Amino acid sequence: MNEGYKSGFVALIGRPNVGKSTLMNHIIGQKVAIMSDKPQTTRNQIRGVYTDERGQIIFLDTPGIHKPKSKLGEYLVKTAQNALDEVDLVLFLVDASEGLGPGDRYITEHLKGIKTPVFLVINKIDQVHPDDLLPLIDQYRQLHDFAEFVPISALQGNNTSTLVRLIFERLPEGPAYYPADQVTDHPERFIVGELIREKVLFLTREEVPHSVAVIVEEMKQRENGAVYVRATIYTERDSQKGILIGKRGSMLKEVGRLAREEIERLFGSKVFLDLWVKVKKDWRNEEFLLRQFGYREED
Ligand SMILES: Nc1nc2c(ncn2[C@@H]2O[C@H](COP(=O)(O)OP(=O)(O)OP(=O)(O)O)[C@@H](O)[C@H]2O)c(=O)[nH]1
Repeated sequence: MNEGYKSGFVALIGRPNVGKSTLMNHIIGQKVAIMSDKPQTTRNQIRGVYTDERGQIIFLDTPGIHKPKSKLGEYLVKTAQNALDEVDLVLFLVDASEGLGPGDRYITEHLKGIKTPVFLVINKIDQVHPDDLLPLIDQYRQLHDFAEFVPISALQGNNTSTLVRLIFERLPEGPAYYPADQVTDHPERFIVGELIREKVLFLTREEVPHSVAVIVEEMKQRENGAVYVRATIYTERDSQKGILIGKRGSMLKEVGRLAREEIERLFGSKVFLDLWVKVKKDWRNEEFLLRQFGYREED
């Protein structure tokens, strides 16, 4: 470990539409904020990984902090709350143009029990008059003992580098959890893998579990400018492999089509996607794969 190198996990919370994805895209500079409409994507909470010479910040999504409508919802909120206690820092993103509403109040109630420092990140400051900012901060101050107040515009990039600096100040010394080349020189591999995984989850619904993993084995640009991507989807069971391939390969074809379209948008060039499905029993127990997938030991 380098002397002074910082690393840690930062949870990103906030009501829908406050600009979480925009902020991620701005900090990391890639389309990394991958959505899944499935609330239980707990294993895959990573929104993005930012690495520079100061260290590594792993941004996590905390789905489920919203008013629960069911028992399952309650459980998810509880899980989300526990998750907040396990990270190094929480960023609570709010929308300056909307002011303090019931949604934000609800979220701050869930911050009460946690010991993790929380930054109040006030986004969309490009939409409000500077004079309105201090009164707004004062309102939020009544609700929680925030560690910092950071006004930003994720869209225009105002003050986002200050935010990153403040985050590093709070992170402990630690190693790079993810290979630096995965997120700096070749961030695309990680993102492309996540895009494919997203399509698998989307199309197979409940039939293929979230434990499915995707490894991008090869990615290169051909002379005509098109990008060739070869990726393997690992499942845990033969039955899941069958579902993923589908009748005469129809499911895999559809996964490939949707993923390819998205990757083409990401790269702005034509993409050839070569998809394979393999069964890797208990891949979660195999250290070699874990390292490839970039998980920490305790996961
Ligand atoms: N004016 C302005 N608009 C912003 C800013 N940040 C985000 N937006 C806009 O707000 C809308 C929502 O942004 P997203 O980044 O998708 O919000 P989100 O929090 O990721 O939304 P969910 O993923 O649905 O929770 C988009 O139209 C953005 O362009 C900002 O700093 N200023």
